[in-house]
Amino acid sequence: MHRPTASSADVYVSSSNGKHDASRTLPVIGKPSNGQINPPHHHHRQQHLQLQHKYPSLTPHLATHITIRSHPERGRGVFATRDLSAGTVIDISPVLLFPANEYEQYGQHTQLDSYTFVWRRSKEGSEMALALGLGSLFNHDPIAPNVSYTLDHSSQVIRFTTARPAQKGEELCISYGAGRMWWEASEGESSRAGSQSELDEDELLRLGQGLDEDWEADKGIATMQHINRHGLRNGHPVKPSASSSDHGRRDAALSTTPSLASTAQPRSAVAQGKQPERGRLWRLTEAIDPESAPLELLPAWVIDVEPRRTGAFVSFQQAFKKAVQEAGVCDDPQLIVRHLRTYRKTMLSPPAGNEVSLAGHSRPAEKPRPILQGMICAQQNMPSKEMLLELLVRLGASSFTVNGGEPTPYLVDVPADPAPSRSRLAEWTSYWPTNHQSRGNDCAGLQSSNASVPLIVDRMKDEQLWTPEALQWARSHLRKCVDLALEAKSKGQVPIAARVTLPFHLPPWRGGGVPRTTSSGTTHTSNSSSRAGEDSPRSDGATTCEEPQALRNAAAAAIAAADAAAVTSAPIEAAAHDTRIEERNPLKHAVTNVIKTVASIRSEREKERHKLLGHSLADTRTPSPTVAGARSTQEEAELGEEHRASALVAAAGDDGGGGGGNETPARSVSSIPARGAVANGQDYLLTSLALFTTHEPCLSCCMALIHSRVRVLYFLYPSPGAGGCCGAATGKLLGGRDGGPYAVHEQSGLNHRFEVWRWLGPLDEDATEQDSAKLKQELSIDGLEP
Ligand SMILES: C[S@@+](CC[C@H](N)C(=O)[O-])C[C@H]1O[C@@H](n2cnc3c(N)ncnc32)[C@H](O)[C@@H]1O
Repeated sequence: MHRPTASSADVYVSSSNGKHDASRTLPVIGKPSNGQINPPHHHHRQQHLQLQHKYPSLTPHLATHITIRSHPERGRGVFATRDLSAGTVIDISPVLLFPANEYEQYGQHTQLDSYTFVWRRSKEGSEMALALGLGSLFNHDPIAPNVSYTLDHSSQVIRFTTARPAQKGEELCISYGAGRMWWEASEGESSRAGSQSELDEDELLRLGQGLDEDWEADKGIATMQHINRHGLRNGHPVKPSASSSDHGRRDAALSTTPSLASTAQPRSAVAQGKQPERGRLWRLTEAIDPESAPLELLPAWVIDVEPRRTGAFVSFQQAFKKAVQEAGVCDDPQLIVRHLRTYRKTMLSPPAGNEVSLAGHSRPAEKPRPILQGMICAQQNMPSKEMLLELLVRLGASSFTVNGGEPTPYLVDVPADPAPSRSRLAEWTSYWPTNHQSRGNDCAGLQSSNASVPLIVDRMKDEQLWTPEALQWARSHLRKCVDLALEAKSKGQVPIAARVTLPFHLPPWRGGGVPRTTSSGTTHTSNSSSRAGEDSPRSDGATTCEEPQALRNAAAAAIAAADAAAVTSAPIEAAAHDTRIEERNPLKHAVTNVIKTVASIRSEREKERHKLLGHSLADTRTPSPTVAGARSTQEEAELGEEHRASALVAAAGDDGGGGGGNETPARSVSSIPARGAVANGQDYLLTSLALFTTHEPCLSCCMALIHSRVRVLYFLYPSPGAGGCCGAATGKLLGGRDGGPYAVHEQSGLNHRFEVWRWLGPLDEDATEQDSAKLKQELSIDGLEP
């Protein structure tokens, strides 16, 4: 267990041995507005000056029961000089407040960064604070801190009291929050995550419940559960609750642009202080990453409940639900707080006063008293406090209020969603005891077409996916698109281009040799081609998904079969640019043009193959369904190939070259009679292929991509107002806010989904910002549908 111990802490040691330099390197958590990452700051490479000095052994300015000592690992800390009982006031620290922008501009680049935290969040922005007194000297204990603290906003102090008895010599620690801390190296993460997951849920809940907060809105006293640095809890952004207005919680999604650089950086790179790749790809998806998903808060009404009258409170909840339904306020007031436990046990500190024990002037401190808070409902389900009070009185709240007194509901910030993973439960529970999402849907990437299940991505895996080779591959395809778009521009065309190729990241059963069961029941190991540099990053995600199993199996089987079919055929490479001006046809976009080019290539290949085999295409256009059931697997495969031929001919149009016909290729293909392999999606034009394009495709191109069953799309520039992949209208897609309004690739109800990745940063490795701006200007399609 990673816990400071009394014995190790009793030694006075200077920490200037250099050993700690690496672990104290501060993370580069820049919030630049230009989308660039801040360069590493000078001080990040320096050892903390403060930590190089042993603290003087005499601390006459302190109360007699505490002292300050230096610890080899943690630097200075606060220690007990005698046994202390629970509730002993250790310090009441005044705070120095300053605005968030001052922190962002200056503070975070200095050694004060390790001492700064968010004091208060409001609609106007965060206020930051630096604790004076002993407040900045408490070290962090991630498991069982023996000191809890309360922020008193009205008197601008933090009150530190022992949360349980502490022994003489014991270090007095607080909790800064769960998860990896900024001074911890990434290897530490796994070991600590491991130790945390050994705790059972009850223990985690106890940690969340017992050690921290009380909250008394009416007195203006709020508790800071754990010190947060610059709005990050455990390195994850915390979304402040929406204002007390009843709507818009979801609308207050992360502002991803231009702050994409700060919110969307892969956590590992940022936390390690590493300069992330200047150019990289970001998956556009609504799916959440359990490890970096922001903790979103919402205000909820709670009330103090007499501990022996919890039964009466439950009865009240039922009556309350009925009453609000009848009043037409909402259908189910408990619905959006369903992931929260009904009660929270917490300690209510005595009002701020002058009871701190100073040397020689000690007097007994008033002890915090335990209270039980009951969850009533989210504020958005009961915006009116008057109405709530009226209902509480009418429904006999005095049967459960403390000592049968007047009901006094108040607001607290609670997690808006369940904890995304067990490892982050303590973080959520520090606000209110919360359930966590089952890990059943833990997929890397999009594997489910079931829209009701929140999909999960692993951004860390995404980051690992993009090895330098993979990035180089993507960069080179995008560069070719750019060159073609510039060529189009020089010919007076709209500067948009697209390319189709095989994806770099083949699914695991193609490159990784994962055993799979064939339709005939035999198990084999795929030995088809794998690419240099491929690391099969999705192997575990693709196989750990548990729900809904039948759907996943069916989808995985279809994709596997489709991929296998595609990989056995020669790789397809095609490119096209926009021709709407030249052809005087507003639908001749680069994406539709390149789909048509693929149709043409496939058609030619099939014709050639059939010529060699001596087959007549005409004979295979409408195979008899009656004999299908009796065919062997090999015959089925043959038929599938024949069917593919008919599809491709239809797709390419009757001119044989794919250039004619009014029907779009994609429509032609999908209109082929669905049976056998065709019904499984094997024979669509872009099955298993990747498409690169300079610009986020428009809605109609996205639909064509769905029809074509494209596997993955990469684009360079968003298309504000017109694109089909950024989902800007809902703001739910992290990283897509400045693009088009729709997210067609994740649209529920459609029979195909595809991955979409957006290139961030400059395209060329050595490009300056001016180069990038110039290129963007060159390829500007402002006012045009992409
Ligand atoms: C608020 S200061 C605490 C006082 C600090 N030890 C000092 O001497 O100034 C936070 C810093 O203390 C160190 N620290 C706190 N808790 C620690 C722990 N459990 N392990 C290692 N270092 C810790 C880290 O360097 C961190 O940046």
